[in-house]
Amino acid sequence: MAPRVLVSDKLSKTAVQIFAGGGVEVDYMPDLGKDKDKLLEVIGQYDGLAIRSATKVTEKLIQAATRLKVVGRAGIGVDNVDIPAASRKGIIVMNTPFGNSITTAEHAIALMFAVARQLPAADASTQAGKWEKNRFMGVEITGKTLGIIGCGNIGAIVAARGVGLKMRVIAFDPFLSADRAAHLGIEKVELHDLFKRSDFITLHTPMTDKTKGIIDKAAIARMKDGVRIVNCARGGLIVEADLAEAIKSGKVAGAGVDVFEVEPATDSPLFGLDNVVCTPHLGAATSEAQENVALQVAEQMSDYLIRGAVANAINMPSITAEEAPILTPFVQLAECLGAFAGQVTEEAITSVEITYDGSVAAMNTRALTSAALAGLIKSQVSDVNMVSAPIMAKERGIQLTESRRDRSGVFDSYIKLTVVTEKQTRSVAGTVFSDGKPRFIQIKGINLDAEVGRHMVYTTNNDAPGIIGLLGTVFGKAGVNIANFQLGRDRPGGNAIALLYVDSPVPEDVLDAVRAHKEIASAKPLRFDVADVAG
Ligand SMILES: NC(=O)C1=CN([C@@H]2O[C@H](COP(=O)(O)OP(=O)(O)OC[C@H]3O[C@@H](n4cnc5c(N)ncnc54)[C@H](O)[C@@H]3O)[C@@H](O)[C@H]2O)C=CC1
Ligand SMILES: O=C(O)CCC(=O)C(=O)O
Repeated sequence: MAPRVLVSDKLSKTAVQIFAGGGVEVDYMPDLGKDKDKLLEVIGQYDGLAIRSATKVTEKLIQAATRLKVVGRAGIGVDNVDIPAASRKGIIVMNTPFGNSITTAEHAIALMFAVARQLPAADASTQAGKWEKNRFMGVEITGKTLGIIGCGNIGAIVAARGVGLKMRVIAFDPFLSADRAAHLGIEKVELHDLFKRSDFITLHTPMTDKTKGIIDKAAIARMKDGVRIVNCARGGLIVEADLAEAIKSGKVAGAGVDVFEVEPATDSPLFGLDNVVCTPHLGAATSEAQENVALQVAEQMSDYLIRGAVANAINMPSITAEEAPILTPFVQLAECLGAFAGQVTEEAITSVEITYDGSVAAMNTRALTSAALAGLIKSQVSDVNMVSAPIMAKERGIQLTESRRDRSGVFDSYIKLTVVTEKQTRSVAGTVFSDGKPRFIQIKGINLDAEVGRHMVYTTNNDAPGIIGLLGTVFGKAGVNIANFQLGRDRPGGNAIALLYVDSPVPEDVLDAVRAHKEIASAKPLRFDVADVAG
């Protein structure tokens, strides 16, 4: 069955063509995002949801989205999506991080000019026939200091434009390296220095707990008199009432505001003030940017729904379309290793160590680790996948260590998972054979070579005669067919294990008959619901 995607905001029709051309069924309902109740009613029918900023992907919507696998934001900011709730439900959230960056940077520069020369007011006055040449005295931009708060994709484009306009560009961004600043031809500064020195300040950070209200009364007090401020990032970065006061007092000479604390903004303390230029969140509104983001989001979502490739996900490591087929057998192996450890572990897990050995060490191990954690947690919570597993492991206080060794031994690649509880440490290792199927190759340090089947039984016992006979007889009597039987031991007469792949689930009373034997320490039924396992 073809996956179904709902487009619930206004997106270029290019997106619809790409979905349809890629084998995805698509419903284009650009106004549905504004109708919360109707959206709640229909969301259960879709595997994907493509949005811009009008659709609010709340926890309530996510709970109703029983089939949803991916939310694609045609744009950058994902503050309209409850990412923790989506992650917990195993839903990937993707954005298109570059498609509208140039357009948004250009809008910031446009607002800077509009404020420097009071263009909208001058236009209105001229068209009203007033010819007020003396009223609209502007300022030059050349030689002025432009302070950029947040120098990521958009901030860096603004920086380059600022340098091109012969401005002195300074930037505050804790993640901006000195090398990158030098490469951009700008100066990296601290925030207080930026406030003190800038003639123009432009904001380009995401909205986070740290950036919310970064421009408030106290910040404005530290700025140069007559500073001009531009915000094309997110409304809540500026406390609008504080900015309005500072404009009225003349401390701030003007502001260009594209984004508001509450959107759509039908009222704001900034409205009607002299030299405040407002636009209705138009930063990304060019035909070029909208084509880019629509095309990109539709390609990314189709790639994920059809081929399992993950690009630009906020809550999941990327997997390219090329690496997906190579990675898939190892994803399944990692999930089987996790599932084995999860099913034989009865106490709370305190830590997990995953070692990648050989050529698998060069693969996308973040994705493999997520798969191993998903397998591990699935024995306790059925509704978990590679997206939700890392967050669930963290919530359970499980410490995670990942190591890679590019030398391999007997096997070209293998993965070893070690699970530590308060009582014991348990390890299981596996590889992928040339048939693409996962194999267990070591359990508790004991070597074996066991095909993974949907239904299995794992026993631990003393290495003594008669165990094969016991298992064969008890299972035979119960009508349980053994498809594969693997044994291993640490030394003759020492600790031994058996791993049996059986054609049907083994009833508890049959396992009790096995457990009753004096040489058997434990007998566990196992189930592996992974695509490529036998059975
Ligand atoms: N007005 C509009 O229509 C549009 C608005 N945007 C908004 O622009 C913002 C920036 O987008 P991009 O440049 O693509 O993001 P980005 O992730 O490439 O850059 C953001 C930068 O902010 C920095 N940053 C984070 N916390 C900071 C802090 N406390 N202080 C200073 N810097 C901090 C980061 O290190 C990063 O370099 C986003 O919030 C996005 O939602 C994006 C597109 C269109
Ligand atoms: O889709 C839009 O018009 C808004 C774009 C935006 O704010 C973003 O990409 O973060």
